[in-house]
Amino acid sequence: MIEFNHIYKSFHVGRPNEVTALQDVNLHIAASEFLILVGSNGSGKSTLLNLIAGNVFPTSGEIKIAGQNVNKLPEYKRSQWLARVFQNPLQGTAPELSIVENFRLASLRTSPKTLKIGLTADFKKEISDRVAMLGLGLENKLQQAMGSLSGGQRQALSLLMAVMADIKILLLDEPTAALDPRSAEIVLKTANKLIKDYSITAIMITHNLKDAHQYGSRIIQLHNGEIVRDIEKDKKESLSYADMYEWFI
Ligand SMILES: Nc1ncnc2c1ncn2[C@@H]1O[C@H](COP(=O)(O)OP(=O)(O)OP(=O)(O)O)[C@@H](O)[C@H]1O
Repeated sequence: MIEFNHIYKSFHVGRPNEVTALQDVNLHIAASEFLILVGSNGSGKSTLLNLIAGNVFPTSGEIKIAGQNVNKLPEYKRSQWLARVFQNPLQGTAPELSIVENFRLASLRTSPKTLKIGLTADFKKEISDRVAMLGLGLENKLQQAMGSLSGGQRQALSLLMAVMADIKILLLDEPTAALDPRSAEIVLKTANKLIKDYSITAIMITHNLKDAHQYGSRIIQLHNGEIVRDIEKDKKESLSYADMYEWFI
């Protein structure tokens, strides 16, 4: 689904402050894989996600998505099949609009420009049914402003909006870093369920090793811009939390 072939990414090339964020990264991520990305600060995790999202381009090497070379494909074109959920629950939703209006905006984002999606009874019913499946009781608050919800509730809805827009790739950039433990758990359980139910290829950056241990089908550790560990499903299942902690010592 996603292929990195000999990817290098440097910033400020040729200047005294040149920095190499990724070097010779080779990575194949299969469709429906849920990849967890760990690594110390500055190891290149966000750069890897940014390269997939298309808001930075590789210095050299080739990135393919679904077999197509996307080296130069701009971010707005990728947003038809890719969504990203950020640390800050305020990012990516319109706080002054209601929950249902936010879902309408999200549907418009990936629909053909000519298609008008109104707030019809059918649309509201569909949103209500899907929101009910989150199990957070938010289906009774669809007219409430997004900004009045808790960070965890908003992140869970952001995830649902992303997957309902028929995306193929979901990028989770420390989605629970700003949340309390209970809300973080709700959001990750929601993400896990949606990724499975909608067969999405997902990549999540986390600094939380418990979450890295509990979620995902594969785990990769970056260090100084290189992949230093790549642990597939079977081995990941037998990995202990203590083993992972050792990686950072
Ligand atoms: N837009 C940019 N301009 C210049 N340097 C950058 C840019 N983006 C990233 N870098 C540099 O590339 C390196 C890798 O950064 P990156 O943000 O990918 O690391 P990270 O693993 O996500 O770190 P963190 O865990 O702190 O978020 C760092 O040295 C960083 O300063």
